[in-house]
Amino acid sequence: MTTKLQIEQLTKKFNKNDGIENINLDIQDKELVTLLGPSGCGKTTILRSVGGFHEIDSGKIILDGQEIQDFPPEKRATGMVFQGYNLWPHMTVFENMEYGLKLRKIDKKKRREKIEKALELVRMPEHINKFPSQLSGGQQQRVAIARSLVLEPSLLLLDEPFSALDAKIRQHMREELKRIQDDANLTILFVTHDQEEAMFISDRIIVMNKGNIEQIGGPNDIYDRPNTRFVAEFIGDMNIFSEQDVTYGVRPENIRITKSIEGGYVVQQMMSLGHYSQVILAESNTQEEVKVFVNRDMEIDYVIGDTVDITIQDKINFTV
Ligand SMILES: Nc1ncnc2c1ncn2[C@@H]1O[C@H](COP(=O)(O)OP(=O)(O)OP(=O)(O)O)[C@@H](O)[C@H]1O
Repeated sequence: MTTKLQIEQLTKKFNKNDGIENINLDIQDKELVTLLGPSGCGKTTILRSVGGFHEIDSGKIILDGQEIQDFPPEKRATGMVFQGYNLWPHMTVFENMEYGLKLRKIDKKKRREKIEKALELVRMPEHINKFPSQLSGGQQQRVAIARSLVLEPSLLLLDEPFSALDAKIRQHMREELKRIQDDANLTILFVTHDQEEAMFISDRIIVMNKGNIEQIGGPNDIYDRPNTRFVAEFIGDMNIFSEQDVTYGVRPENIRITKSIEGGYVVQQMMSLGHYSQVILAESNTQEEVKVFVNRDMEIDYVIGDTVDITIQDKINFTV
């Protein structure tokens, strides 16, 4: 594997000390890496620093072996797609895509060839002469991606590209992005605050909190072995237990329940979630809530108010 992007000790502070500090990360060729974290944790700041839209305070950004931190955006081999699609409304799809190619002095015949190829890739060739207002949100986002791809960036930067789309189309676009990435051999740095989206599309996830990296790993690593309590609670559902000064986490699918008259927990709520059911229990003394996932056919065995015992099958210990 070759390293596509390396970030070393990147710091960018805004007033009041907001921003990012000493960020180190790398992205391998053809990898899709996601920056994931709550609003304000610094994801966009990293992305914009890589794209050249922020002057950084210190650190190195190395793309394809070359330090680019002092280059203006147009001199970097990066393509950026923003949250709003930012298509020019008075230009057709073709004209939107042609603009950057003209700036690069690509001749007319080649421009058309490249535009048609990029539109094929996003499955939009028949919309070439339409204006953005004649396209759906999902279609506009495909054009925005194609507009970026037509310039053949070495690294594609995507900042919450699907957040404005409704749930169904968003899911479809995630699948499409994986296909486009595969077909075009793209390396992608993707920003999202949606943990499900990150789990679905990423080769690796970088979990961020308050301007720092909490953990880097594959989706399953992060889910099964979160290093910190923050990561454990941010990714998926997690119950937190404390016993004699030790705090640990347990996923709802790793708790079994059995009916027991003397049981320490009371069934508070049951909800069917498709192929499984969610049961909310309350600890009899403390009233602390515990979330459990059970097979849907087990749900009929329980009614609200039943007392149960729990068996914990897999604990997650945190370092912090
Ligand atoms: N241009 C700016 N001027 C001042 N402060 C900024 C600027 N851009 C970002 N910040 C601050 O830096 C911090 C990190 O912002 P950033 O946009 O990187 O977060 P984010 O993780 O991308 O959040 P979101 O998911 O809401 O987009 C925030 O506290 C934000 O208010």
